[in-house]
Amino acid sequence: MSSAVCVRFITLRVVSSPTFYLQFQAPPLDVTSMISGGIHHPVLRKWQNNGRNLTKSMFIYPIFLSDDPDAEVVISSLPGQKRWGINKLEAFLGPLVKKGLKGVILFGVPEAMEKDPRGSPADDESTPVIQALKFLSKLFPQLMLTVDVCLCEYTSHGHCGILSSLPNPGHSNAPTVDPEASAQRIAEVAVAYAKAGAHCVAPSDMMDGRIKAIKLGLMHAGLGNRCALMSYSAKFASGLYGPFREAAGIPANFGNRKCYQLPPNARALARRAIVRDANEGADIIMVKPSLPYLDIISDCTQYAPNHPTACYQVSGEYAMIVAGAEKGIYGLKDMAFETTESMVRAGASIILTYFTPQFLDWLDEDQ
Ligand SMILES: NCc1[nH]cc(CCC(=O)O)c1CC(=O)O
Ligand SMILES: [Zn+2]
Ligand SMILES: [Zn+2]
Repeated sequence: MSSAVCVRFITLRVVSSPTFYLQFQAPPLDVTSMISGGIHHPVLRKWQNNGRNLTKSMFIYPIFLSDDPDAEVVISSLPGQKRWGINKLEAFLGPLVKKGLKGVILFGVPEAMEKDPRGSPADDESTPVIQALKFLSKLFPQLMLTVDVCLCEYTSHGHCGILSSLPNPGHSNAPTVDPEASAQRIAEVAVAYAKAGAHCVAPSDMMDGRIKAIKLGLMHAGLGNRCALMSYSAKFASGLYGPFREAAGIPANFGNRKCYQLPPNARALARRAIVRDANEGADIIMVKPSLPYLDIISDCTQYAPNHPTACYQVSGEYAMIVAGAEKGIYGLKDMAFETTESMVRAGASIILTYFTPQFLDWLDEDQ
């Protein structure tokens, strides 16, 4: 017996009240108050994840492809990321595939090709993503090839669709698009990518009706059962795409995208977009950006419960995390885990992130 208990015992004897004595002898312990017993060992901590661990196959790595076949160009706004030419892809991706890379998403960045209002370079036979799809599907047959489908890397005006010819008074900086012409054009581009070997097409344009147009296009081309459709369903007009726009060579003076991307506080509208795209034939629903939109990720599990939920940790989220780590605010690996685990907790089972190469190492280490 410790001396403290003895002292208390003696004191109680002196007071000599039987009820007081009993209270101390058998205090009303709340057993539910003690939870740290379940997390004192690293393995115990893993067991607290509700069966939802980060795994290598959850990660999709975004890759920027130049039309210069020998390019290996540093993207200054996106630390550690480069624009790659087709001749560099084998040396770049080979080691990652060996480490367990399961999926990439390709973005074309034509630098020499001539852009026009309908985004003609998007599905030109020589366009970098078509060239890369043909090459990569032979080189790494197990690697899941997703392609971002959008017109903004290919249009002269830098917008994601075909612009409306109708005037838009008072909204000169937020042009409207022609939804039907845009959906048709985007479907045409998506089918071209599927024909070139894409296992999944991921339209990021946010044009109304494009999911149905793409699904029908794939089916008419006989590719409906060979190409998945991942919809950027809840894509918000975010300040976090800045580094991407430099990476993808979007003209700086193109105005904003508020007339087709969702307003950040529009939760109900996001739910409508999720339900709509699920009903139009999407196979996977995506939320973008991720960290400020965890509630929307969670909504996907409720409003499209029969579809996997993906989320995109976008360029600005990545750059912010890297910058904070460089400032010593936190450790890079810790914050990469904390943010992506929050996405998994909210309901995501697929994560698009520029941290993918690091995760292939980190997931092999003791965390
Ligand atoms: N439609 C283009 C597109 N596809 C993916 C991203 C963002 C990716 C990132 O920021 O990492 C964007 C940017 C945008 O809409 O401005
Ligand atoms: Zn776009
Ligand atoms: Zn408007």
